[in-house]
Amino acid sequence: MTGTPFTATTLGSARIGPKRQLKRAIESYWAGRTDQTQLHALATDLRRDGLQKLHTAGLDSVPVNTFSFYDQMLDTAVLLGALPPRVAGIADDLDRYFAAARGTGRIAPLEMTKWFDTNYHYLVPEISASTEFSLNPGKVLGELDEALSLGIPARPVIIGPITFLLLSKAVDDGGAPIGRLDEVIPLYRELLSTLRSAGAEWVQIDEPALVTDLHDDPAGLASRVYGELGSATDRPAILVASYFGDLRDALPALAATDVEGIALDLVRGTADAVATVPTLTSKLLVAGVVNGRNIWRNDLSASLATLATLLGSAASVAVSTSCSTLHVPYSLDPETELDDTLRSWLAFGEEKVAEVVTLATALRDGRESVSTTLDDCSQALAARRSDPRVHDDRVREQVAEALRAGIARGPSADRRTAQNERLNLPEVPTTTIGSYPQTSAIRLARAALRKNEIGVAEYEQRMRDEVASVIALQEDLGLDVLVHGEPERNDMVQYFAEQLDGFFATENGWVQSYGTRCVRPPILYGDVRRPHAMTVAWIDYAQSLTDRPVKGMLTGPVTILAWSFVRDDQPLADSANQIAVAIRAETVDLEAAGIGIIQVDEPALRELLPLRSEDQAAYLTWAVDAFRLSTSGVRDSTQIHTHLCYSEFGTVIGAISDLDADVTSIEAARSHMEVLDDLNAIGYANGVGPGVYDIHSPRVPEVGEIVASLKAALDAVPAQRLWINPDCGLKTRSTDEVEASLRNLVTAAHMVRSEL
Ligand SMILES: CN1c2c(nc(N)[nH]c2=O)NC[C@@H]1CNc1ccc(C(=O)N[C@@H](CCC(=O)N[C@@H](CCC(=O)N[C@@H](CCC(=O)O)C(=O)O)C(=O)O)C(=O)O)cc1
Ligand SMILES: N[C@@H](CCS)C(=O)O
Ligand SMILES: [Zn+2]
Repeated sequence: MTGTPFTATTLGSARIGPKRQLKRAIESYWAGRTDQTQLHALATDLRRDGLQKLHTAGLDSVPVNTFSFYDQMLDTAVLLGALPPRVAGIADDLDRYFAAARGTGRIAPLEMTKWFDTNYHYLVPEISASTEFSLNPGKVLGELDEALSLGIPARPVIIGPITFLLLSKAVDDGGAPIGRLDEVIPLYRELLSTLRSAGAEWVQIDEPALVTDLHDDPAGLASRVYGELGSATDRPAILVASYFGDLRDALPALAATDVEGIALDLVRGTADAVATVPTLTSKLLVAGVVNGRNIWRNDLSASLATLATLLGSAASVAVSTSCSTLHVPYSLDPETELDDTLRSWLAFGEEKVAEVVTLATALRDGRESVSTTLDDCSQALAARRSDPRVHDDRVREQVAEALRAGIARGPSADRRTAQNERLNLPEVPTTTIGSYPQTSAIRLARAALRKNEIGVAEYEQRMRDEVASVIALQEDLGLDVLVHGEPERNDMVQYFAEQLDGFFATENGWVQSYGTRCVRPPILYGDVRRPHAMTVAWIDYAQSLTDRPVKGMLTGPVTILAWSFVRDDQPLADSANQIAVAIRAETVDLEAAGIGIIQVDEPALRELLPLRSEDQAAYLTWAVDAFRLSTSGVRDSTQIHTHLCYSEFGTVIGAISDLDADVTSIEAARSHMEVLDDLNAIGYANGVGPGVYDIHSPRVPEVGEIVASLKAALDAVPAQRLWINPDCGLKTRSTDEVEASLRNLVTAAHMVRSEL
């Protein structure tokens, strides 16, 4: 079980397919257009192509079991026999898996939340007192076998017991899942032995939870788990992979066990501690010097300098990406609209693997062996530093001027009075979060525009027709505050980035966000300017169709930043302020157009929260200030809404209050309104719209359940402050589901209102 050291690898890779083939195949299967044989055939082809690319590129250890039909945490729940009992009655393995992921008409799905501080979302396994763990290694064994039969030096990747249990949630008084380590460690031992018998020389066990404060003694957990797993004799060599930060005390703890390798994220973390841990001299150190989270070209000379500091401190050093390349697009090749200069600053998944191989070659054969690549890289990085598109003094002046004007609005009580007079809304008003179904007609129209099959005028007319039909639907349903439905937006971040100077929007830079859903994060490369209004014409048109108020709909600066590939040459706070000034100008233009309510979405406020608690306060200060900078340019009588979703809000609850929005709509359906008690506890006194049903499931909520949610909400919040809305936008749902769900929502609102 010593394991021959390898030299070049990546911790994982994307799986949705370079052209999102897996997305389309899974969605076809869900729609009943194809069967499992066709789905499995496509998946097998994709996996084979991916493995062969990594191997041919020069990696001498290739991760496997990184494929997933939905999510790697759900896969681990299957591996450990920890699917919730409510799906147990579904006989077919794949359908049971998808039922846990998405729910069915009868069955609620697992909760979904952010994977650490990324825009990837995992399904949260549920662990109860009655969970009986059992090993189901079919998937990992199948993928290992597939790779070995292709002659690929395969390294199975599994999520480790610490991370799996810390990210799971207790249900039915099950107690903290991490208390179940003694039950799962034997299964991991059994798995290791099985993998060894199946031909694995190395296995990678991912433990990103060790770089966080999710537990107060990660080092203790690391010693216990890897002491036990390391002591097994019948096993492959173990690589414990950390990523997204520094291991701190967990590094010496792991190094003191018998595991053969440790992977370190040397982009988010540093190499400083390595030399201070003598037991590392017997280990393979997998040095994550190539950033798996961002798209900038690696500074190869700097990486070589870092690698050089490690050489004497470990038995051997392998070069790697800092984490899986799941978080970046596949390849720069399909980006035909990129100019050569900008292209020369970038590296996507394939280019990052090439960087790893270059660095490993330099370590093995000396710098001279790759000197042309190193020179080319230095020139590109120098060009980026001095490019006039990156720095714009006018932008810096605008930010300074806006900050001088101050970021506070008038007292909230005064604002409430002015807004009540202006808007004259009923008690517990009903609204939605912004988007209505992005139908295939909408997407196909946009695709046709891209291919020049229709002109801008025709496209805009089709989108106006869509706005008109969404307004008519909302009037028919009897909603109080309407939205235009966002048909013209390909994505709530990309849409803005496409119109702002300083961003580049990719054509094909897809990254999985959850399940089959993908996003194309724009690239923020320079100072940000708003050359023209971005939303006013659409909102103005929607408002012209109705007497009810239409909410202006913007994405906030923190979320635009969080869902973009950001600059690494200035603090995030500076970029946030530049975006905030652009959004502020848009709010002012919307107000001038007569719009009385403007929503500035910040669903990613929690996402950027640093993983270590000591760094969190500084982040929350600049994030809250950026939001306030973006929303404080309007009069007191203009009502500012914000919306948050996709996270546990506990640690940011104070910051949510500090945003000082007049109304906050917040995901609450799946957490049973607990968030309202949390808001009360910190004295939040503005309007709040706890989501009364979960939009992630195709399930239509019944009137009775919405009434029950509303009554629970009214126990926590007085009617004067309560709003009624779904828990997120409706873009992923079908028109039928939306109409039925909202009809029930409005009926429930009327029932509750009549009892006030
Ligand atoms: C709110 N969420 C978002 C996050 N991050 C973002 N950047 N944006 C978000 O909205 N993070 C947290 C959550 C994650 N949730 C979602 C929800 C839904 C999606 C989603 O639906 N993604 C779409 C792609 C959206 C898009 O860019 N659409 C484009 C291109 C559409 C397309 O594929 N066109 C086809 C042709 C038409 C067709 O066949 O239908 C083509 O080009 O081939 C557009 O509308 O123009 C998805 O399909 O995955 C993501 C995150
Ligand atoms: N306004 C957006 C927010 C999603 S988080 C929408 O409704 O889709
Ligand atoms: Zn949302």
